[in-house]
Amino acid sequence: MDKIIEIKNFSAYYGEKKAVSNVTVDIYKNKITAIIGPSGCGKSTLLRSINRINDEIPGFRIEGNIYFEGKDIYRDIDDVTLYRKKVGMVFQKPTPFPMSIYNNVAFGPKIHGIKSKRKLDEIVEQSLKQAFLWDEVKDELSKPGTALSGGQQQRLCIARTLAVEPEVLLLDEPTSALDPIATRKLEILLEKLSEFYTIILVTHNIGQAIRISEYMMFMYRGELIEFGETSEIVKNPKNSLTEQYLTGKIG
Ligand SMILES: Nc1ncnc2c1ncn2[C@@H]1O[C@H](COP(=O)(O)OP(=O)(O)OP(=O)(O)O)[C@@H](O)[C@H]1O
Repeated sequence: MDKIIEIKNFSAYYGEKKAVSNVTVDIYKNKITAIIGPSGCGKSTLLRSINRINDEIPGFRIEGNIYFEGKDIYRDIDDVTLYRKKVGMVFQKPTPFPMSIYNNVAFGPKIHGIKSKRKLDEIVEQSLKQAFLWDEVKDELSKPGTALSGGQQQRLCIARTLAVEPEVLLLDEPTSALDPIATRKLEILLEKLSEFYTIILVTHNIGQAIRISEYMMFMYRGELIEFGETSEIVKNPKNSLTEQYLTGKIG
């Protein structure tokens, strides 16, 4: 199995507070890996560290390494914007930019230098199709992104991320603000996208992790307690904390 991201002895701190503690794990290409665990166990911090999005937080620091395609992302990468193009992030609350649906999707490609209207049209259409949103919005591309429903906005954010041709999608509880139907739609979309992209998903929803992830990381108090194939962990958790979390006894 191809590894795309390797996390080695990785710890993350906010000042004195250690939020992630000595995590070592590999992320496999074109698979969905779910990060689960009780509130405050460090899931978001680990995910955000993979995007270097915590860099700006005063007092935030890391130890250890995260490699993307063999390169240490904290030491060997000069252009973080270019790195984030390859490893895109989608947040818990849908965050469309205050502009049209079209411009939300065209924004990234424009920043990265694509000027041709025909090329941009093509990227917008393809990205919206990939995000299962095209049919719903194709006749109103000039409408503000914020006028869409929550589920549509989240798919717009995914289209926006796909428009810059990433390899990895990081999603932080992307369905927690959605109703069950919009949630299911997004889960099906993520399964489809995992044919082409590597997906890392933080979720509070154990059912969701079981439904769509092939690999699972269970974190507890900053530590990675268990990692493996989701079906194996669910059937036969090796650590009693994992078992207790999966059966609702902790968390
Ligand atoms: N910006 C910050 N400054 C200081 N401490 C923080 C910050 N963000 C998170 N923490 C702390 O780091 C620890 C891990 O938080 P993190 O958000 O990574 O956990 P989580 O598992 O994603 O939680 P949740 O499921 O509630 O979102 C927590 O103790 C939290 O209070």
